[in-house]
Amino acid sequence: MSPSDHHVNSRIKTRTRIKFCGLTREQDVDDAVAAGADALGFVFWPGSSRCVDDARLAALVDRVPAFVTRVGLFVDQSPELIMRVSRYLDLLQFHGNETPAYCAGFERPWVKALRMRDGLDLHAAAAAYSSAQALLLDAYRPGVPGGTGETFDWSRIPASLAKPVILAGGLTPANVAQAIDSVRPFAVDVSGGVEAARGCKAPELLKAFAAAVHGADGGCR
Ligand SMILES: O=C(O)c1ccccc1N[C@@H]1O[C@H](COP(=O)(O)O)[C@@H](O)[C@H]1O
Repeated sequence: MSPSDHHVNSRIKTRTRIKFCGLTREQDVDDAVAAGADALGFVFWPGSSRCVDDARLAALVDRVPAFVTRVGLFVDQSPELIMRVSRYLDLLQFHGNETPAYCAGFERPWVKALRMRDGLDLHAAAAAYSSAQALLLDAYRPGVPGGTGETFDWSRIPASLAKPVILAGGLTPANVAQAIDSVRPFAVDVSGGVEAARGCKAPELLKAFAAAVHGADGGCR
């Protein structure tokens, strides 16, 4: 494969963006921003131990400075909830079985998370979710909508895709450089790999993750 055949994201000569997801505590927001986060994710799915409510969200986003993207993560949730919290958010991340029309219906920037189940056609998904800002690719475990802490076979991601890729699923400070070398994603997204306990980020892991990303980018920051 020549460099020009590689994944569409590799043609965007830029640093790899970093999203830290599943923040629940003010200190974690401060630590994630200090580590160099481009985006912070807040989970609204009640099945997650990382789930936040409106009051928690308001307190957390209050710590987020300009130019750091505030992302809300939803799993097949009601339009009422999404509309209510979206005033605190810059971007919506849909992690369930939401249709393209549903995702686009909020008239806000959004990304679609896809779990890499067998047979998933990423080209077809990119065409279907054509108004998404990116596709977030996560590991597939039956019955679990995401946040599994598991990786998937990164070679399944096509060399060329019509949407920017946000790579997720089991990333850690130890494997993210290899993931970037392999996939050349636009961004990487991590939750469990930077936690000391579920929902509690560890500052040293946040820093180590960001350092590994910067290292993989060749020191470009
Ligand atoms: O974090 C959760 O609890 C969660 C719940 C439901 C859907 C997605 C969830 N998290 C997202 O899953 C990926 C991968 O997470 P991990 O790094 O493997 O722990 C990431 O986008 C999380 O934000």
